[in-house]
Amino acid sequence: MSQKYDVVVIGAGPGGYVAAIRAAQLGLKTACIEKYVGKDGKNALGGTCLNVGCIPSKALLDSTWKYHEAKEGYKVHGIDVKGISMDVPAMVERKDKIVKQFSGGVATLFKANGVTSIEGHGKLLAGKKVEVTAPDGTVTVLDAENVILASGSVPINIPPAPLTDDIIVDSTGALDFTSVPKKLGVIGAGVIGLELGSVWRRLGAEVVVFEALDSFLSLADEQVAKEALKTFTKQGLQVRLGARVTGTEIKRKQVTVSFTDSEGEQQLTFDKLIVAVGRRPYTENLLASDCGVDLDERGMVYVDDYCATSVPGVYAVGDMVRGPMLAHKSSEEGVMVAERIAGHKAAMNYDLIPSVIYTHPEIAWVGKNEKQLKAEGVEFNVGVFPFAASGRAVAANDTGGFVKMIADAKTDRVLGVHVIGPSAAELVQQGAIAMEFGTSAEDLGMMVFSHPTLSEALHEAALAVNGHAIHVANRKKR
Ligand SMILES: NC(=O)c1ccc[n+]([C@@H]2O[C@H](COP(=O)([O-])OP(=O)(O)OC[C@H]3O[C@@H](n4cnc5c(N)ncnc54)[C@H](O)[C@@H]3O)[C@@H](O)[C@H]2O)c1
Repeated sequence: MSQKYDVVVIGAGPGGYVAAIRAAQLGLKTACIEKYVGKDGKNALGGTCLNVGCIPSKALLDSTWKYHEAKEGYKVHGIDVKGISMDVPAMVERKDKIVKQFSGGVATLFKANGVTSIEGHGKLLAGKKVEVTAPDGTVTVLDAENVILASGSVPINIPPAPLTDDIIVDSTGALDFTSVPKKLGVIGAGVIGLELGSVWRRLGAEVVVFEALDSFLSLADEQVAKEALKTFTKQGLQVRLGARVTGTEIKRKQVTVSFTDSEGEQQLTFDKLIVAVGRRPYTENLLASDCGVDLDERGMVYVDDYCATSVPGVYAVGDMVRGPMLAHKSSEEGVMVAERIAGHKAAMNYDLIPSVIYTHPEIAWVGKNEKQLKAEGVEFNVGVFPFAASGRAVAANDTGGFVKMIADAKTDRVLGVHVIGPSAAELVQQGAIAMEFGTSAEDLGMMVFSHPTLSEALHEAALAVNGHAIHVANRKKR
């Protein structure tokens, strides 16, 4: 039996489910296929982000930050907390409840918007047909005017550290430890390694993070990365740069990691090891050999600026295509594609996708950093405002880090906002909104910001760009 749809979406992550909802809102007959089975054994919508990524990791980051604050941060406020302890299974159960709530929320949104939710594995066939294999093995073929591929990504496995049931795990396994490992190793000082390393460090684990590169957070602004490394080290995260993991051996419920760094070959032993060395597009059994969709040299689905693949009427969004692997990038691509299918001229501004690392302090940025601008030969001015000079941050006893704004030296147009510190993600979003409208640092400097707020740090950084900061000494013009 064949069913006909205007749009069939494969994958119900932040790219796919958002695309499906928008397509249905635009009056298109839409189906979304998802095969993921949650911890309760039932089909779960929301993809990696909702089920084993953004949302559960933030639940654990928030729980462990509260614990850490109660243990270390309350005294200064005069709050005396005794006998504090962490119930790890209760923390994990709370995380699971949140995941279930949000995954169920997507199902509700599908119903409300008239999206047909189909459980099973989707595969693109030639001629814009989509084969669906249901969990019981039944095969159906859907006819589609348009197909949106949104099957996401999976963690990369590396030969020196093959995953095991409970000792060497990936980012998914690291969300479900039932107790705090005494010694935790993490391979990869990227976003996942730092976020999950922080979770377990706050609960008392001794954490060593192995990073193959000699530089730390190479995608971030250098000044931010330097401050971050200093802060994380103070928090007890032992980040070993230039350390390449070459092997692992499991003995008596522990794993010994062999690695090479500037001091030669070394070994360290851990109770758990998290492998967080990146993700790769998930395209297994997704594309029939004659479907016509091309992959690029990195195994990503090849798309143009509008997420159109090499087959007219077939699109791909999110982690499986070029660009940063970020949920918000996927969602906006999903909206753009749905709009374009409906005949609108939607486009995406790939220059203003914010990045966030949800450690404490948070790290976030949007636009270009100093290194990128120097490489492009662009002359710029920089304004920096430290949270130590912010009344609101001092009141909250959260003064680490700074806001840094970079503006074009000739036009004063803001080219980048880089923040390490409290609410960095929210502050950077303010920068992104302003940049989207082509703001100058002077424009931002002339705006009225509420006092006392953390946002004033953004205001002062904007003023500092042109040497007009009030609450910090201004840099001399270069
Ligand atoms: N907050 C967020 O937005 C968020 C959170 C989690 C994940 N993500 C996204 O998910 C994707 C995957 O995250 P990730 O942290 O796994 O990848 P990543 O690419 O951010 O970092 C992986 C790190 O592992 C290092 N590495 C690779 N092989 C190694 C080896 N053998 N030994 C030591 N180090 C090694 C790399 O040099 C790199 O620094 C990223 O694109 C990330 O942006 C985003």
